[in-house]
Amino acid sequence: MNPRPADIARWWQFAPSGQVVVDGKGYTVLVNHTLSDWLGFPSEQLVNRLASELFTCESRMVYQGVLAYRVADVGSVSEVHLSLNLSNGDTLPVLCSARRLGDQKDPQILISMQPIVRKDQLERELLEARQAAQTALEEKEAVITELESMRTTLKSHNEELQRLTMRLGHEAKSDPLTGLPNRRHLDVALKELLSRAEGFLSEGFCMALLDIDHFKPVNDEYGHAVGDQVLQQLAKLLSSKLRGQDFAARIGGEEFALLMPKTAIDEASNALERLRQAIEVYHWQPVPITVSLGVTSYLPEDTSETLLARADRALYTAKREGRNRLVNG
Ligand SMILES: Nc1nc2c(ncn2[C@@H]2O[C@H](COP(=O)(O)OP(=O)(O)OP(=O)(O)O)[C@@H](O)[C@H]2O)c(=O)[nH]1
Repeated sequence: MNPRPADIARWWQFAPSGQVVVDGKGYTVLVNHTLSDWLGFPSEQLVNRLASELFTCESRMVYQGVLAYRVADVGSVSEVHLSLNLSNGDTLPVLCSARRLGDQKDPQILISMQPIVRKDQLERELLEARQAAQTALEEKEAVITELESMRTTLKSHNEELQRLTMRLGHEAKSDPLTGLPNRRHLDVALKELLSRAEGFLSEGFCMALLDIDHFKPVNDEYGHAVGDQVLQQLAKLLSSKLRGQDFAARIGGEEFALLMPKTAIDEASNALERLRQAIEVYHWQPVPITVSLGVTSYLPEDTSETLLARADRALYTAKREGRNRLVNG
């Protein structure tokens, strides 16, 4: 059954899109109910009016320049974005498609429009989501930068801590005046040598004690600072004259201990005698000094105490016999 024209006209009135027919001079001829409902004006008030006036000022330029122009030129146009002026002062964005009706002499235009509130809203939401993502990204970058700087600070604190630990370790083991190993360090080195001598390796070694002769008068006559310089200079001489494997420590005021690993007593005695002579002929300022030495070699069953006691007795003998000499004990 063919629909009756009256039905078609009614359906057109309530079509799910706003519809308006415009004549060749741009005046409205028909406005459907859907559109008049959106606009908030009765249909009668909307006919015989310039169609462009249905739209906002900004949209009128687009209406003339794009929609009307394209329809006149090519007969149709799709998806032109315009905004309607509503009776309550609001605006309603619409997407318009238009087509020329009738012939060239008496052209009419059918404009069909769909509200795009939802699209605008989605675009707004998309924009907000983009801004939120951008902010989150910036915050994340700020956190990463902050973490980076904390990591750098932590690294430099760690390095400082390592330096301090090393310094403390070194200070705990060395004599502050001469920089030589101190008594505590000597004890550790001596224990190590004893365990090697007692163990599978059976490595013999020698130990000597060295003491400056008549050091008290040096201090008394030239002052403590000069005495200190003599001690420092003697420490340098010991370090430069001894072999790389030997170990020199300052264990008391003007007393030094020497460890000579893997060394027999004759070899040690020769090296220590050369050292004594080097000290004797050194150009000391402001006063010459000499040293006395007592040396001993490791014997099975020796402990740190027995070794030290033997070397000390030999040193005492060297002092008693006139100083500036080496005695084997
Ligand atoms: N300048 C200085 N003097 C020190 C230091 N430690 C100890 N002395 C001095 O070393 C001197 C040791 O004197 P004594 O023990 O009497 O021995 P000596 O005069 O060397 O005599 P002999 O050892 O018997 O040859 C004392 O005057 C101490 O004050 C120090 O670190 N610096």
